[in-house]
Amino acid sequence: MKSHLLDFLRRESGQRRAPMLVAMVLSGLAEGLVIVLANVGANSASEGLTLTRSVLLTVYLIGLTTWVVSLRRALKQSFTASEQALERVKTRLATRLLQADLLYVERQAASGRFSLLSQDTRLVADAVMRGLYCLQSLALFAASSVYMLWKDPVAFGLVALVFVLAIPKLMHNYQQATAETRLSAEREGRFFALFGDLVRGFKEVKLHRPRSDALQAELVERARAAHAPRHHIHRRTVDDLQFSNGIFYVLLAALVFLLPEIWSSRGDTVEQTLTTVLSLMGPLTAFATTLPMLARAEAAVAGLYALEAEIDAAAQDCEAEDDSDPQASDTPTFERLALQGVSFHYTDDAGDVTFCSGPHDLEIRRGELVFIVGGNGSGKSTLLKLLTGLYAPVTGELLLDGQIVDADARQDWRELFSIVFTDFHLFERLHGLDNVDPREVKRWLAVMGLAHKTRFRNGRFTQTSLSTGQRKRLAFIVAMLRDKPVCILDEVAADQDPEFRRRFYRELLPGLRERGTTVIVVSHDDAYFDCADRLIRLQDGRIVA
Ligand SMILES: Nc1ncnc2c1ncn2[C@@H]1O[C@H](COP(=O)(O)OP(=O)(O)OP(=O)(O)O)[C@@H](O)[C@H]1O
Repeated sequence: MKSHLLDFLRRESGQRRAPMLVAMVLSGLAEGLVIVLANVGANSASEGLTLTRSVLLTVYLIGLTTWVVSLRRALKQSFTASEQALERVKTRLATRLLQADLLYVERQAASGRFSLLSQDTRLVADAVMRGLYCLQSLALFAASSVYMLWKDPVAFGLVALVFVLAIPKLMHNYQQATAETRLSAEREGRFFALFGDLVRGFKEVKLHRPRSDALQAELVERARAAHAPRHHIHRRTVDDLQFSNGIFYVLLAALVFLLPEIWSSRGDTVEQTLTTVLSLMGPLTAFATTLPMLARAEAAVAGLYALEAEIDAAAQDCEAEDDSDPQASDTPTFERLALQGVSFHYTDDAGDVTFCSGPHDLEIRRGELVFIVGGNGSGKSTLLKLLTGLYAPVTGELLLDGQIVDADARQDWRELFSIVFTDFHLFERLHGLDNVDPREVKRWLAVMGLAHKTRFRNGRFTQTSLSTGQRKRLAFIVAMLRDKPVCILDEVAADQDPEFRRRFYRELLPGLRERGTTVIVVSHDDAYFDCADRLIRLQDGRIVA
């Protein structure tokens, strides 16, 4: 049976696995030795042992010390190893995600799958620790069994037989629990996606009772679907516990009541057998109670690796782009940017095309102020994602001063642009702008009418909980601070008051053009179309003028 959890430890924690496992097994064996020695000590008089009690006590203390030291070592190592392993996986996921293509990230963000990451990683960290305890329990179980084999081979044979018969059932249940946990986790992702919708759309939901009721019904349904497999898992866990406890006590009854009846000479050994068999009970219960958690962690690791494989696949297409030298792209320049026969399409889950953008033939000259206009859904934002190299064209080429931009030069191409999307995101810090001049930020805050609303301190804005229009102005400032040759503004004026809108079109945009920035603006404000050097009109994904 393939264990994703063991695979995970082997792959991610490298060298540390062997000493950790040895220490854990040693601690189990040492604990077994301690229990056996206590038994031997208790019965030494009746058994007429030649070993003195002081020798027994010495070995007992050595066993006890070994147990404490090795357990402590194993737990410390396991903690470090699992944290290191998770840190590696998280780092890898984040790094690869940064290389993945935008379309993949847009789809995953909508599915709510990323929200399970934190839950899954915590589960794995806890399970590694519990799994090692399980291993220790097995070692303790083995030590007690060896003692039993020595003292009472008949009892040992009976115990072994029962376990050989019981283990396939427990392992079968374990595999079922792993599969059901994965199913439950996937459904939980759907629940959290809708829950996220509820939080983001809370205002709308709160206003409208039928909508709130319908949403609640769907949330309840998704929660029920996510928890249905868990009910099975818990029922099976209870069954397993009762089964393992049940067979244990049936075994005990057989050893204490039945066998001495059938085999009269066994009457003398009953007491010792009872003590030894009872010492098996602790590790057995620990094992049975840990199995469900291990099953959940197995499923979590499988989920993490599946997500990583997907991100990897999404990043592979963009791999060549990362060969570009980040230093070389500090001050990119150009005279003409062009799209030649560039097209792109969105598909649905069945792979059917839902919207086609292009083919586009378009040229932007340095220093131009260009407006992209067109109705809702005509493909303006999609064109911008193609123009900025965020979507890879299905056909056609990007041209920089007449030269084709290969995949390995696409990151350099992207460095040409700073952009404010309609669905912009304001990050906590100005990442990558460590040397920004605070006076420049202050000047922009004043220009944008935000000086009394927020300040720039220690690389971040002191207040970002602003009105929609103000947040957009802040996003505009961040784009300006990036100081790129091309500035793209997607409906930035849409949420602004008339006075600011006038300043935006009549003063800010011409000001940018005067300082040499190429400006591309998506706009529905036809009253200001005269500000543009050129209009690009889109309809149904095609440039029509
Ligand atoms: N990530 C996406 N996945 C699938 N389809 C998309 C995606 N983004 C946009 N679309 C679809 O592509 C079409 C063009 O969308 P786009 O956002 O480019 O239009 P737009 O002209 O910018 O619209 P608006 O003026 O409303 O912002 C729409 O039909 C939209 O449903």
